Order: sequence, then C-alpha cells, then structure tokens
Amino acid sequence: MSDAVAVSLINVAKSYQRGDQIVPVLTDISFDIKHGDFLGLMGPSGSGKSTLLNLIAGIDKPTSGQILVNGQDISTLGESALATWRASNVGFIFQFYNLMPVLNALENVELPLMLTGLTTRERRSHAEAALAMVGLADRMHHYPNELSGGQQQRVAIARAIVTDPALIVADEPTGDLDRKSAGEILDMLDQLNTQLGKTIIMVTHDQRAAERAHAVRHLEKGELSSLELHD
Ligand SMILES: Nc1ncnc2c1ncn2[C@@H]1O[C@H](COP(=O)(O)OP(=O)(O)OP(=O)(O)O)[C@@H](O)[C@H]1O
Repeated sequence: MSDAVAVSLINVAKSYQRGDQIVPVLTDISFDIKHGDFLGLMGPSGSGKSTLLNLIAGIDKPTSGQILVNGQDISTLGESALATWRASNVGFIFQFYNLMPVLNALENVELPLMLTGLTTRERRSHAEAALAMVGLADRMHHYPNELSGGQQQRVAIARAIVTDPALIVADEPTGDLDRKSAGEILDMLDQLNTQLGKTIIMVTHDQRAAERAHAVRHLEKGELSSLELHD
C-alpha cells in the first residue's frame, strides 16, 4: 500500500435548492483518502453520505470547495469531461445493483466499455474475465431476473471493475442482501482492495459491513468525524 493520496477533499460544501429554500447538506469537509485505502462512511439517514460519495465519484458537483482525485480537480470539469473522467476512473456499486434488465450479465458488464476504443472482441474478453473473477463464468448469459440478489451484485462488481478503475465507490452494497450473500460481497470487496489494490469507499448502515473497512468515518450534521482505524 502506498502513502500517496488518492482523493483529497478541501473545504467541500454542498447544499441543495428546494423551492426557494437552500438546504445545506455538507458544510465544510476536508480529508484525504490514500491509495489502497478501504474506507467506510457511516451516519444517520439523511446525513449526506450518498451526497458525499457522489461528489467524490464525480456524479454531482460541490457548491464550493475542491475535490482532487489522483491530483486532478474534478470540481472544475464540465458535464461531458466529467462523464469521460468517470468512465475510466471510477467503478460504481449500488444497493439495488442497477443492472439493465434487458441485457444479460455479459452485456451488462460490457456496457462501461462502450465508451472506450476497444473492439467488440476485446470488450467481450474483458467482460468475460471480469465475470470469471467474481465467480460467474457459468452465468454470463443469464438475465438479471434469472439471478439471485447476491449474483446480481456480483455482476455489478464485475461491471465496476471491467474498466480497471483505481477507485471503487459502493453505496450500501449489502443493503438488499441476506447475511450470507452480504458476506460474500464483502469478501469480494476485500479481495479487490488487497489483491488488486483498488481504493474503496463504501457507504453503509451495517455495522458488520463497516467492520470490513480498514477505517470508518461518521457523518453527522454536515460534518465528518475523525478516522476510526480498524485492526
Ligand atoms: N437532488 C436533491 N435535491 C434536494 N435535496 C436532496 C437531493 N439529494 C439529496 N438531498 C437531501 O440531502 C440530504 C442528504 O441526502 P443523502 O442521500 O446524501 O443522505 P444519506 O446519508 O445518504 O441518507 P440515507 O442513509 O437515507 O441514504 C437529505 O436531506 C436529502 O433529502
């Protein structure tokens, strides 16, 4: 694990406009995440965890402050530059998998590669390798509704890693799963972190999931707690 900083937030604030009201969600957040970290983000419902994750992943923009990912200030990028940046730098894992129901597992995993210059054959072989990595080599032609929740989340993990991004963001990745499937997904995230060196930021309500992260921060009333390190 290197000590280099992967993500740096500097005086980040985010508020939403609701009618003529401004609702502050994050007030003044500054912290660094090092390359190869596995960070858990916890906090009460509505505290802004998903908002913070979306800012780091370039899905949303801060109202003020800077967000540097691998030294690049993503808060200054325009919509289309940000979309291109996301496609090659961030893998996403969501609570409800967000797979396309009309595409099979292989086609779902191929989707993020559509924005790259790979040939059809290269896309296919990358997607097959990613599905094999999550143990679904024998389910590639299954549609999401033919897969269990845990299997769907594994397809989503394959989709998140197929572009080989350095950063993975996971928003409640075990929130819809039974305990056994949740454990398998957490094992997989752990492998991505320890074996492939991915930096992972995971929002979770689940104490058991949070314990798998190497460190946890709590978000409350727009502010972030100091780092709680796990053994
Ligand atoms: N697009 C939006 N427009 C207006 N308000 C929003 C928007 N997105 C989020 N909010 C508000 O910002 C606050 C934080 O939401 P966020 O989803 O980040 O919280 P959270 O901690 O992830 O919650 P949960 O644990 O329930 O998922 C909430 O009060 C929410 O209603």
